Amino acid sequence: MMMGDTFGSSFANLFFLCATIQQIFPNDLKIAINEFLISTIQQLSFFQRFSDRFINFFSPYVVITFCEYEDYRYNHAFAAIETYLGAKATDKAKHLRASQNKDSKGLVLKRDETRVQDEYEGIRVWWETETDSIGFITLKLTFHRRSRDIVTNSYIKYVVEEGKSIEDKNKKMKLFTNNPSSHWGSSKTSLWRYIDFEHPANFDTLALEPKKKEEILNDLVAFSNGKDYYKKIGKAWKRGYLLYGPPGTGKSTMIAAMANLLNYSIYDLELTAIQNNSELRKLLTATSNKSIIVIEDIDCSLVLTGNRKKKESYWTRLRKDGQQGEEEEEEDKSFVTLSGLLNFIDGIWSACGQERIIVFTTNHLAKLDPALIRRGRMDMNIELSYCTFEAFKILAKNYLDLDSHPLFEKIESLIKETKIAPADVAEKLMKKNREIDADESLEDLVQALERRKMIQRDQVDEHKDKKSYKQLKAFRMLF
Ligand SMILES: Nc1ncnc2c1ncn2[C@@H]1O[C@H](COP(=O)(O)OP(=O)(O)OP(=O)(O)O)[C@@H](O)[C@H]1O
Ligand SMILES: [Mg+2]
Repeated sequence: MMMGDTFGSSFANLFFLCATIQQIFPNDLKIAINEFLISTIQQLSFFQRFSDRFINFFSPYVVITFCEYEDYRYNHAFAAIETYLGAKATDKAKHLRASQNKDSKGLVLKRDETRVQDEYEGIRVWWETETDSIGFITLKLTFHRRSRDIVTNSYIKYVVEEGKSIEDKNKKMKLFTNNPSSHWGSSKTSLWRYIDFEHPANFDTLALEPKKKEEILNDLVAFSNGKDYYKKIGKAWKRGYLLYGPPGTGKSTMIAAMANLLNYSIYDLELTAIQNNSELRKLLTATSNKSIIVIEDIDCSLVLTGNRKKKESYWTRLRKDGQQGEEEEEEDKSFVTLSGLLNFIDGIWSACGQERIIVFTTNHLAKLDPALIRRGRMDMNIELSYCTFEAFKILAKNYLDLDSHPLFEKIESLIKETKIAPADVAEKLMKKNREIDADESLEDLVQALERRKMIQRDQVDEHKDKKSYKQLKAFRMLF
């Protein structure tokens, strides 16, 4: 490489000399000198080619180049390698460049140096950045020829994958929702529209039995690290979760926590805005990897369940908050069928994209067709139920910063006997004005629990009365 540089500069000097000669010498002399110089250039270029081959033949080093553009197309491996090298060098580099583009979460630091040395499985490699006269960048990887197998078989793959995973971590998450299919025709409207997803929910603040929480967390982490495993067992890299339970028990909050944990974008699929199964497939093929596809209130969305009344989803409300003034067209019927949805999950689903999670939520598990929730489709059925004392303690810590309090004992016994959703508990614990202290919030909660306990006891009594009246009637009819 050094030889190349030296000859490059001597050529430039010779050409410069030719140009100067053109201006200062008489014609005959000009021709003679030029001929001499041209033959020198030819000899030098022959010598350079020969010497390059000679050096390459004897040099123990191999060079692989990665161009920014290959056949006029952007080379995505190049971007991943750049990111990897950037991250690699920023630890030690003294000169860094900081930038932020619209898709990255925060500032991205990149090295401002052209050479980086790297080590991998005991071998050493060198990366060099070269920029040509029109600004295209080439990355050159140099290594000893005895490391050829490691570099070509695993090092390059490792660098590209590491780079991509760093890119994914830096990427802003997005919340997508499907545009009504009647709008798809116009060139400006794409199938999905999105806003940046910035939800603070996480598994630490989620009020849930610690054991259950750990089980879900482990499952998600194993899934996201399971690329090789899924490949080995010959299964598409996807996972289905069914979240069921009464309103306000944290189903939507859990989806947000999942997205934040894995850094996945969310696709909130509104089945009522599409006409048929083929539109469903189109939507699926337009989703990206590393995403969570959510169908909320699945029992209200499918034609087979009979109830097609649209319930505005949590995500629609969230998106509306972030995108005011956007027109929303609601269609009150859907012709997506159960078999279409099953194909969406199993058929074409398996063949397009990977690392995807599908989540269904429902308030009424019993209303769902068993085919939809059988094992293999929905890999995990998660019940989110009324608030337990364990869950309350997490909420008390989140909202009031309390680990214990004299009222905790009373709350524990009341919570055992009462059905209250975590959303209602959270509402009581939330300080509406800064003056209200923790004691007042907890008192408020105790009163709410006592009221609820009484109402629920009355409802049980009424139910029992009705039951015994029916039994009495049946008894009278018999005799
Ligand atoms: N398990 C929980 N942990 C922490 N906060 C919760 C939990 N459940 C509910 N909340 C609080 O209550 C609010 C409403 O909860 P969320 O929207 O997740 O309920 P949901 O189960 O999706 O209800 P729905 O069935 O009506 O859609 C959340 O914004 C959150 O603040
Ligand atoms: Mg919800």
